[in-house]
Amino acid sequence: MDLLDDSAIERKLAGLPEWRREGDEIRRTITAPDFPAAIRVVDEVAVEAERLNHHPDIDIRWRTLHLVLSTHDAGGLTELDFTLAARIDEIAASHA
Ligand SMILES: C[C@H](O)[C@H](O)[C@H]1CNC2=NC(N)=NC(=O)C2=N1
Repeated sequence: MDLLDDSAIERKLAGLPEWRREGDEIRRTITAPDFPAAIRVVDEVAVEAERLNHHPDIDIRWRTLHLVLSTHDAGGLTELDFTLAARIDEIAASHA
């Protein structure tokens, strides 16, 4: 996977307003209606992560999830991070 340059990253982030960049990572927070719903979000994200062979760091705090994406293998942000970010947004929206 090729690393994206700053202008490509900015362009992609413009289409993903829930995500913000921090250096070599992008992050978003999801607040689900309750704890079981938050776990269902994690479960669906896990299925997608396996499908893409790309795995977010996930911090679970009651019904709030903090997700971080980066392509460690490539040492920064790649297309894969933004593909998974868009899927995570769809999953989050379906549990809102
Ligand atoms: C060997 C395996 O393909 C790699 O370790 C994959 C697995 N999932 C991954 N997930 C993420 N987020 N970054 C990676 O670099 C990565 N690498």
